[in-house]
Amino acid sequence: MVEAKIQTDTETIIRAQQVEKFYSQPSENRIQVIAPTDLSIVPGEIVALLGPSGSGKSTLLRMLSGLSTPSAGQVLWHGKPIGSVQINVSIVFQSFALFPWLTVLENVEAPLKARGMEPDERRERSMRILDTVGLDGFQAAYPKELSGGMRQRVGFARALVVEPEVLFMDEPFSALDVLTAENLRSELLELWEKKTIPTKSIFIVTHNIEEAVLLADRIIVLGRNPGHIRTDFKVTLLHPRDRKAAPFTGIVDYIYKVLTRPDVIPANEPTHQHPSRPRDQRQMKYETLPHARPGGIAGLLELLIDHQGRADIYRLADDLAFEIDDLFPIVEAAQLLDFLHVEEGDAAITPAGHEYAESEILRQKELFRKAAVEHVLLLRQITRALENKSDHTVPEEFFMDMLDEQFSEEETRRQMETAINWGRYAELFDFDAARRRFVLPEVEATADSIEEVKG
Ligand SMILES: Nc1ncnc2c1ncn2[C@@H]1O[C@H](COP(=O)(O)OP(=O)(O)OP(=O)(O)O)[C@@H](O)[C@H]1O
Repeated sequence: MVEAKIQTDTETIIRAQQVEKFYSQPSENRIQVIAPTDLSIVPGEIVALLGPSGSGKSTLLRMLSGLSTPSAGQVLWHGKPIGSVQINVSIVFQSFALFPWLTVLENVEAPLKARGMEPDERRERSMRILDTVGLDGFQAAYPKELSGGMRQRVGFARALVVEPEVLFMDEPFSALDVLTAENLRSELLELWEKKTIPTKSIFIVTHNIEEAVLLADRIIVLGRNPGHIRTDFKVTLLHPRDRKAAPFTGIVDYIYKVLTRPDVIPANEPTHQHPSRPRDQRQMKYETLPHARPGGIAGLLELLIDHQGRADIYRLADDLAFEIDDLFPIVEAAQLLDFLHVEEGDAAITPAGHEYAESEILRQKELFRKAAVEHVLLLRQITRALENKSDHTVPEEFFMDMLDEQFSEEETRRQMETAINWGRYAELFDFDAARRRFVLPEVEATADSIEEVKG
């Protein structure tokens, strides 16, 4: 009889059970950054964690690696609570985080020294790992004498020298130029594939979709407010992976679709899916306003019209020499306003988007106004409040307090800035920055004329 392969706790290295993270706010509100989340790290996998900025990728990495304690739930290391046992992990950071006053060799030796290893042994092990990561001959150099790529090699050597069971990496290649990143990525993959390093699992946080698809055996995409797993799927393509091959671009497109459709789990997954766990805390009230300017939205729509109304977002970013992270907010904003739809990783303009892009400025403002009030709760609320107040002004704080319940302080401020930007453009309201109040445009005009009469 063939036994079903059941994943037990002895196989799982790290298991997060219903972990959550809250941060306190000065206003005494608690902001939930991670919703209750289950996640396991098993041997033999490179796991990539993707998600929009602020979705909690680093927060989750920190909890899984024992750097930070969950506010609720627990993380188990081989079945035992992570605080109660010695764990063997290391972390590579985007910023390299080297000690500038130590030589390359001393930097690499540091974690072994901290673990109490004898000088001879730690020196020998460090020299070996320096050789493995291509730093042979650089042991006496100081970090400042090295290029970014070489510094990150030291970061890798220092992480690998302890022979971690799980290697965590938080955006390890994003501070490097494209070619250096590409080289380091392939070298790391080679070490992993050939089992030159005894590491059993790699967990990498990245915002680079291609990087995730190039490296990972499993990709997890987080959504935000609060951070939760939207999709978690396996990538079974053989290495080396061809970026241009259809299965590769299919996965890239799928991830795009997930990232650009914050409220929907799209069909046509590239492989088996574990659907996201439902958000079991308070239902989201406000949509997250993507931080895009109306001019940017119009520009994107015009470009789409030039592409017969439809274009692959990924290629569009490439053609425009845009970082995809910069294009996303514009795509999301146009989507929120129902000016475009995302289908199969393609952005397709809607009739409303078409009309908006092709109209003259006043008509554009009118269409934007209509779409904003219809699709954006915050703008609808501000407008209604202004219409209903006898003096037609409302303090910003009134809305800040409501947003505060849902977003961090910084995000609340950014949400407000974007709402002001959109509302002003659409001539829904004006904003008196000195008094921090929303004002109906005609009221301001009236106030001005009163001033004129007085003057
Ligand atoms: N110490 C803290 N106090 C309060 N809020 C925090 C703290 N650390 C993180 N946050 C908030 O938690 C949210 C998630 O942050 P985190 O850095 O984990 O996201 P991320 O997905 O890694 O973002 P990025 O891709 O921009 O690095 C953000 O809104 C951030 O402002």
